[in-house]
Amino acid sequence: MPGFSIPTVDLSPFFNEGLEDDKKKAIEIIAKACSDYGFFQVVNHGLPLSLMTRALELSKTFFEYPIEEKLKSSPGSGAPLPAGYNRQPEHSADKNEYLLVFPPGSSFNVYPNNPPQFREVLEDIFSHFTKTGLLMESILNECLGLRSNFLKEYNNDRSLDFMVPLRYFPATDTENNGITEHEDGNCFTFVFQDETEGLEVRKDGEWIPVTPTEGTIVVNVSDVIKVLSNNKFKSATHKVVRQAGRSRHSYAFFYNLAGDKWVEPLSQFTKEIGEPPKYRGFLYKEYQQLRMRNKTHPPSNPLDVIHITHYAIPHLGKEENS
Ligand SMILES: O=C(O)CCC(=O)C(=O)O
Ligand SMILES: [Fe+2]
Repeated sequence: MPGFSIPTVDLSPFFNEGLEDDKKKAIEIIAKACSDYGFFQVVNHGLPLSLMTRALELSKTFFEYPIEEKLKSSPGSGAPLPAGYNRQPEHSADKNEYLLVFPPGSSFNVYPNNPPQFREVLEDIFSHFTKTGLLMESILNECLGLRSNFLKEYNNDRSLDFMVPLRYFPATDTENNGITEHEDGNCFTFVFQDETEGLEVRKDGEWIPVTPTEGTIVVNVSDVIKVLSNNKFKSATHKVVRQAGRSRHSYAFFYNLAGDKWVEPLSQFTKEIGEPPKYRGFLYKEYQQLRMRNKTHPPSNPLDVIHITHYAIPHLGKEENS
């Protein structure tokens, strides 16, 4: 789409002392990207390239194993999301398989035994994602002009963050849907991808491809931040399109929120500036459960799929929550 491209921001000023002007510039670009797109990319983000490359190599090896081997790490019960190896059911429009992991040490995790180094690399990359997540949270806190550490104190439980290495199957002659268009329900998401194109983000009704660049992480603002900011920041609609003749591999890391947290537009974006709230408050757990239900019991009418608009307050018939 001419004129549109997802901005890329260098995070190195945040890892070095004294580069206040560079930090300020980066924060301005991120704030603008969050209100224009809800999507941007980052480089010098703290994840070593060698670790990202290794993680992709190992997940490719894992997903190439026969299904019996992969099913050895199929999910146990009891976790809020099914940790372990999962393949989308045959009837699903989404054509991918994935391995869901919670933080290292979580009792929900079911790690594969093979390839042998996979678990260690998954734990290592998870810890790096968490550190970069904490940094990103503080950057978004500043972009929103919130009191220092507000988001960190509000979202102070990292135990339900989760990560998924994914494999999308090659497209067939008749269909190429990898993940149906959606918004993420969490706070924000990090994605890195192999060289196979597929991720697309919607901006003003157009689909913009997020072209893979080695070492780059895509950052996607999600529904919780959108609601807290009363729509100042977007939670962009995105999807994955499959390519013919090749699988696509990616890693997605979901910086989450504890289920008992109350989510509602903050007074800074409502009362204090004379704006009505665009959402009623809700318990995050309830929203997560409704989203899970979309997957386990897909409604026959796509219009009945629950999105964040479920909590939207209509104002004088003006729909501002698209
Ligand atoms: O694999 C990707 O590039 C994106 C994955 C995604 O959007 C998701 O899992 O929510
Ligand atoms: Fe997503």
